[in-house]
Amino acid sequence: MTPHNHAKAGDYAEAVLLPGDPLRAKWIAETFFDDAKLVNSVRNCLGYTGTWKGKSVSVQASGMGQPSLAIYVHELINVYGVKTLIRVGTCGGLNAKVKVRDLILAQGASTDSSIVKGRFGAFNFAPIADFELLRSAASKAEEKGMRYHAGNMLSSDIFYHADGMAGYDKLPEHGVLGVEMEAAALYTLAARFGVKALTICTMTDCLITKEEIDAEQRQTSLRDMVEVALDVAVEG
Ligand SMILES: O=P(O)(O)O[C@H]1O[C@H](CO)[C@@H](O)[C@H]1O
Ligand SMILES: O=c1cc[nH]c(=O)[nH]1
Repeated sequence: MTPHNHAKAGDYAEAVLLPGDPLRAKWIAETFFDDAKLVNSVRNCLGYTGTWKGKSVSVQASGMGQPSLAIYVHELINVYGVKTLIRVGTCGGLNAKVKVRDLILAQGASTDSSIVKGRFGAFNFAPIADFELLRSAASKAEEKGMRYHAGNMLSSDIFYHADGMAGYDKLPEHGVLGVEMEAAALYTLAARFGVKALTICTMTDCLITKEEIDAEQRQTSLRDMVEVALDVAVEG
């Protein structure tokens, strides 16, 4: 047990899905898992373990932002022995070719966060996804006929940028596809502790075209994304 998690040893499966939102964690457990069991409710940052297609799998909310995610992920790896972490998030779009409802598979994660920058001194570390998880997610999205893009994500510490699009500086011009708030810290911790990680996001609002997802589309899209993530989690 930790200050943030009252699950016992063995309560988590080796593979864990990581939504930012605790209510998305509850929805995933109640909608997709067989035999879902609540394993953590400290701060209402809910965690569940159950089965998907007969195999054990967990979901744990990460909260919003890299500091919050880093706490849960550090503990999942080092206290609970988790080996595969798949973030299932929402993101903003930074490229007009990415349409709302499209998946972004974050092959890499650029960041403005000192959590990553602060650790590497003169070097710009490049946080990247596990290749096997990335390849598997791409082929499963393809099999389901889903639109997806694999590429660079921005993990920002800032949701409300005082400088508007100028706050994103040159990133969209360099192919960055979307913006969310957690992937870079997830990938950096996974690299440090030798485990596998991937971030899959549904694009919900495009900062370039101003297109936004509606409530019904949001639910369907999240459902498709979670099915891909669960298949990757249990099948690799
Ligand atoms: O939908 P989630 O997974 O929370 O992800 C995105 O939504 C939150 C901001 O609204 C941030 O956590 C961002 O990364
Ligand atoms: O972090 C996020 C998530 C969704 N939409 C955004 O613009 N940013």
